[in-house]
Amino acid sequence: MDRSVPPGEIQGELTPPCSKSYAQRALAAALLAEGESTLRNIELCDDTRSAMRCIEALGADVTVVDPHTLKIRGGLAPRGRTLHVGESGLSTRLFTPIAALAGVPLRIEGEGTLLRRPMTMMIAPLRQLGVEVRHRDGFLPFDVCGPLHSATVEVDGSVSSQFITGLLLALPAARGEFTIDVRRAVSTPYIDMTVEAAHRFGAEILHNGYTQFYIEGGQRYRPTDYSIEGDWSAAATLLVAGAVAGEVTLHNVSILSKQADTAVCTALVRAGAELIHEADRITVRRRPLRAFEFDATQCPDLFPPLAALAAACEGESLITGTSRLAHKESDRAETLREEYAKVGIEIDLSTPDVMRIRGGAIRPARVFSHGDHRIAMSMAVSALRSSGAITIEGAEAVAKSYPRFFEDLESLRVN
Ligand SMILES: O=C(O)C1=C[C@@H](OP(=O)(O)O)[C@@H](O)[C@H](O)C1
Ligand SMILES: C=C(OP(=O)(O)O)C(=O)O
Repeated sequence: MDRSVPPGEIQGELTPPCSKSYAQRALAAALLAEGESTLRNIELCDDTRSAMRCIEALGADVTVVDPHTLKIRGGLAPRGRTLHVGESGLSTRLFTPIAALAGVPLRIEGEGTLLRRPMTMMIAPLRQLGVEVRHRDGFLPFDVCGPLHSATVEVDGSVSSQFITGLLLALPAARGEFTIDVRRAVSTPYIDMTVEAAHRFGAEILHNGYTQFYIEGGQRYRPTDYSIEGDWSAAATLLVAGAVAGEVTLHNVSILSKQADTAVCTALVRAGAELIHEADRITVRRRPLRAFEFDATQCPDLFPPLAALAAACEGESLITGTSRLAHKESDRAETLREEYAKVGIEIDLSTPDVMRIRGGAIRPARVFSHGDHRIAMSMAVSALRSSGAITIEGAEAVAKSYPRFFEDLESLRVN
């Protein structure tokens, strides 16, 4: 689907959708908790729908109470032999170890961009835990058959934190004692989110600076009444839109959240935007923007919105951590370079791990999302600053995390 976004000013207030990262963790924990949990402030996107399908396939009963509330009766008792994880990297790496808890053969199947994303990091640790694993050269589909046995496992954390999240949520419900030695943990705030979500459902995880985790098995997840936080990744995009094209106030996002993408506030302040934080709302106002430097290694989902911010700044911004981008929905550093070139913004990737973006005039063009929601949203924000409309091909990709994104952005338009 094409979506044409004209330039213009924005001003207004919005509530971003719930964090899909927390929603997927909460769905998994509610599956593992025997009894009825309530999830509030949930708003479905493709990735949370995938997680919901997975927990139903694994035995949970999900009742939609109203559009923002789910009741979940937990209990692991697989109903079929296949989990469909859609395009969600997190659902894949989260529900594979949980599937292995069940002790029956289960297949994990995905689609679209996910079929090109590496899953190799799961193979050796799962085998060390006694799981039978079959796979297609390290890519989906995966066939697993548990159960999980006591072990000390080594995990390569350098590509993604998501499989660590999967182990951390699965192992408290397994029998035995577990130590996970992690080499080169990345995206560590996402690990904090996992530990926090598990704790809310009554499971405890100990760790020592993300290098060694200790988990006692046989813990009982407790049914919980859990309200899902607003999403800082969506908030980051909307705040950048406000900083480059007017003013935006967001509700239900707390700066005290453990979400990785709260770090967007640092980048906005460095770029010269005005940021006002009051209780659970935050306002950003456009000011003259200057080039900024920022390390996004631990918050890789900020690259696309920060590219839109840098394109609107005077001078050359420098964002480090591009090595984290190769295995997202697209090779995001390369995709940003290719698509921003079409609108007249040069992105230089010649220095390893660094993205240099020279701000300047943005011109109308036809660009492509590469099936990547964050690329589509980044280009839409830059369109606000363009001298004419930018047409985004593959704009439907936003449904992965933020289905109402374009409607929300349009609702802020003042001219
Ligand atoms: O655990 C999570 O919810 C996520 C972790 C991050 O992935 P990596 O750990 O692969 O960087 C992030 O990019 C992704 O959007 C969501
Ligand atoms: C990378 C992302 O998600 P996932 O890895 O869960 O597919 C994302 O939402 O940007």
